[in-house]
Amino acid sequence: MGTKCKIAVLGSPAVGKSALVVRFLTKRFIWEYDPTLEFTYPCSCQVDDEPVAMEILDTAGQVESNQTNFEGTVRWADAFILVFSVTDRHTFKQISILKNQIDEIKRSKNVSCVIIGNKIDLEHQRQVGTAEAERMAADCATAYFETSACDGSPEIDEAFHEVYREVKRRRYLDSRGGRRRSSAQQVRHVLNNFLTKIHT
Ligand SMILES: Nc1nc2c(ncn2[C@@H]2O[C@H](COP(=O)(O)OP(=O)(O)OP(=O)(O)O)[C@@H](O)[C@H]2O)c(=O)[nH]1
Repeated sequence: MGTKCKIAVLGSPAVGKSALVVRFLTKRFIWEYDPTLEFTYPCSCQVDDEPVAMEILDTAGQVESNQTNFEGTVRWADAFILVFSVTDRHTFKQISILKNQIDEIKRSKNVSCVIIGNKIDLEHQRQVGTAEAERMAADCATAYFETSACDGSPEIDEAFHEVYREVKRRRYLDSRGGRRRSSAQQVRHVLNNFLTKIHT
């Protein structure tokens, strides 16, 4: 069965979200999709020899324009893959806006997230350089991957695996935070008992 992890793939229309999800799931490239469709795919995979049960939500491109739907998607997901096309600067600019919206809805700056610059096979149409994208990803404190869903670069698997590792790291830190809180509560409890005994 494996550890569960819900991943939402977000980004502007036509950046290749569906193509990346399909490539990750089937290792194949399919040229055309219905842009209005939104699917959740179950997927069992191994990340660092650990079985993981992923649920991957491939959002329709206009999801951000439907605020209720968008908020529901963000609340649902444990992690996010934010996709832009290196051939379209406008889609790149949307990424930091999207990241801020996610942080606001999750009320956290520690959201598990990776960024993908897709369509690197169209090098002659490139509008966003690697260094510039890496700087933006560093500002968002996320890993950055460049991919071609068309050519099937190994970075596609790596991006899905890395976002799961992020989830795992955050869950570990949260559980340690939880334990710290409970041991602080224990100390308070012992102290209260002690003080009660002194005063009686
Ligand atoms: N050359 C090239 N074309 C790609 C790549 N990825 C996707 N495409 C093409 O780009 C177009 C959009 O791809 P989709 O996967 O439908 O993009 P999307 O982001 O899911 O689009 P929406 O569902 O509208 O949000 C399709 O014609 C794909 O064949 C890529 O890596 N390289």
